[in-house]
Amino acid sequence: MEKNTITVFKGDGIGPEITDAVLKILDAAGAGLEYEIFRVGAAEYEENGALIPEAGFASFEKNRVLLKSPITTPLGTGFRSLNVMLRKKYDLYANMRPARSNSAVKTPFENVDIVMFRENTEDLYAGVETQVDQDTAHSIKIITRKCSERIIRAAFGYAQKNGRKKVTCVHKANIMKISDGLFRDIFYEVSKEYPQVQAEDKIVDNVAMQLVMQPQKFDVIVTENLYGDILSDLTSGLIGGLGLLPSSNMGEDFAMFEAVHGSAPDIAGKGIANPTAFLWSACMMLEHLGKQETAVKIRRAVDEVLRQGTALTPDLGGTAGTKEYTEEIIRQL
Ligand SMILES: NC(=O)C1=CN([C@@H]2O[C@H](COP(=O)(O)OP(=O)(O)OC[C@H]3O[C@@H](n4cnc5c(N)ncnc54)[C@H](O)[C@@H]3O)[C@@H](O)[C@H]2O)C=CC1
Ligand SMILES: O=C(O)CCC(=O)C(=O)O
Ligand SMILES: [Mg+2]
Repeated sequence: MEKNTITVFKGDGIGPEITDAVLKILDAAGAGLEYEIFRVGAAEYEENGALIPEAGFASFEKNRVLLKSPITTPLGTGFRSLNVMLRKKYDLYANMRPARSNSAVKTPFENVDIVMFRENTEDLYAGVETQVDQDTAHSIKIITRKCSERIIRAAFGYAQKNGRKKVTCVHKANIMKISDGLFRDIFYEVSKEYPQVQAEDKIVDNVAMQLVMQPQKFDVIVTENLYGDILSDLTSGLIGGLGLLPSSNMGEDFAMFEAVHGSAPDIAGKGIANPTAFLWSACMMLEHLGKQETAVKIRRAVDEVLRQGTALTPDLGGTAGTKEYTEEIIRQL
């Protein structure tokens, strides 16, 4: 099997724990990967004066594939999100977040299969903010034709390639008539290139309700950065929680794979984090690298462990730790 070298960022909170688990599983599955591993975030800054070491950037620029565990972002003050910075710096414009029910994980919702495409480089998420005076702050929402077209094309392209029937554009064009209006207009323009895929649009608050009433009505969703952020945490709740929702961040030249969840400070260091979302993100990475068979092998092992239900982490109702769960997956491999 071809050897690939990938860059790995270890991150904060549960980041290092789930990274260790995932790399162990990748090795046990014979993924044929070599790793260039970097610690990133506040701890790295305190010790070496950089949030991400220069060598980490250089490694990603060489390898073009980054497996990144969550990084903490300070609230209200401090440095800007490194996650957002990486997406912008490397123009990783297409954030795909697929939420699929697993029959072994019982939730109030069955047969959910929603693939969300979130624009990843602009919108309010760009963080263009001004303190006008002590009691007034402005934040600018940026929506451009270029960035809207490419994410909408990514969503329709995915739908067409994967035999999906419908793409729903999620917006708030009734209120933000100019910015969200532009996104919606471009959606219908681009949709004409994909006549075999149904195109519809819905307003975001209505979508939040419909997602928890009838999630099965949704197929592929394309949306702006902030709505996609919020709604993808929601879709994780439909399938069993953040421990189960992977993602890819794709650009033309670079690809970054991470879980949807954050650094989970409330459970960090307790050894109980669920590594599945990050593992499935690694499976998306394997597919990107042309290692489909290994991805299938790992997914099968995870399915079997979930089905047996004897070594589940607490977020899935079990009492196992990250290590036991990881070992069980390796045993299944
Ligand atoms: N891409 C990234 O690196 C992201 C980073 N963040 C950052 O993470 C930090 C914490 O954010 P929160 O709002 O607490 O969201 P979070 O996603 O870290 O945690 C939300 C809840 O889900 C649980 N959870 C998350 N992942 C889990 C896992 N793998 N296994 C078991 N339980 C899990 C946590 O324990 C917590 O109760 C913040 O600084 C935030 O900015 C948040 C989201 C994404
Ligand atoms: O960068 C962060 O700290 C938060 C990002 C986030 O919530 C996301 O991308 O889903
Ligand atoms: Mg988020």
